[in-house]
Amino acid sequence: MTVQTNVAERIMVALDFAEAGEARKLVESLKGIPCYMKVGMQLFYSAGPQFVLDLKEQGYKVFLDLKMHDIPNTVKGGSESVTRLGVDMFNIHAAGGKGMMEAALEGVDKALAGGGIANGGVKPIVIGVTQLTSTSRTVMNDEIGLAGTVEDAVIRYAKLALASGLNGVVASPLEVTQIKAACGSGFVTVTPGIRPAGSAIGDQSRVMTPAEAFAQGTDYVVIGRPITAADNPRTALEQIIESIQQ
Ligand SMILES: O=C(O)c1cc(=O)[nH]c(=O)n1[C@@H]1O[C@H](COP(=O)(O)O)[C@@H](O)[C@H]1O
Repeated sequence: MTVQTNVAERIMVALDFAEAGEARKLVESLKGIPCYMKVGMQLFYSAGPQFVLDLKEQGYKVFLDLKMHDIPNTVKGGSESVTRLGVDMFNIHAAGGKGMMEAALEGVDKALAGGGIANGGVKPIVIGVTQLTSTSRTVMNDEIGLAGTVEDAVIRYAKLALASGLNGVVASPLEVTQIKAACGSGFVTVTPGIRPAGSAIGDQSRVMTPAEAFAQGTDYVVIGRPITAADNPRTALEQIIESIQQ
């Protein structure tokens, strides 16, 4: 099939694997499709920075999803380290507050000023995690102890991320319209919780199909198991791209 580059580049494949070998096999099976690769904590904690450097070497854009959440000084240091790896995007929890988010950006600037960035000094897109897409209103209200609707909490976090100087947020596609209205169309939305029609929802709670998510105006969709756990991941990704193009 002909893959429209602009669609593929906005699909982030979540490489949630236990070790580098399995992840490499998946990357190999998708060769030639210019999708974004997302490395999360499972793979990063086992395969380490080298896996990220290898993906960059192969020409992929990389979203390093480590969801940092710590005291400002520690997040500043973490952000400096991941920026040095040359990642194109990384994320931190908006719940860490304005001081923590601002410190992350200071870490980025420090790394860029210091030079020696693995992919030539590209400034990474820094994204705030709002409410995880696995979080339902009941969990948010009764377990986490935040009152109100999930949408309200997401918008509050998005506004705080914007005020802190971040480039965008991770949220469910159900909240994209409101985020863009509150923070502007240029404020980047990255949306996991994507399930092609008929696929298992698993531990996600707030979901949409890939085509529906793009119809909301999202910038990027994050898709893991519907691709990585498919019998044929390449066919699964191609079908997703086709469903969006239609
Ligand atoms: O930051 C993320 O990428 C993220 C945030 C969020 O709220 N929900 C969420 O599912 N994710 C990630 O998106 C991916 C979704 O994977 P699947 O549920 O397998 O499609 C996983 O790697 C999650 O860690």
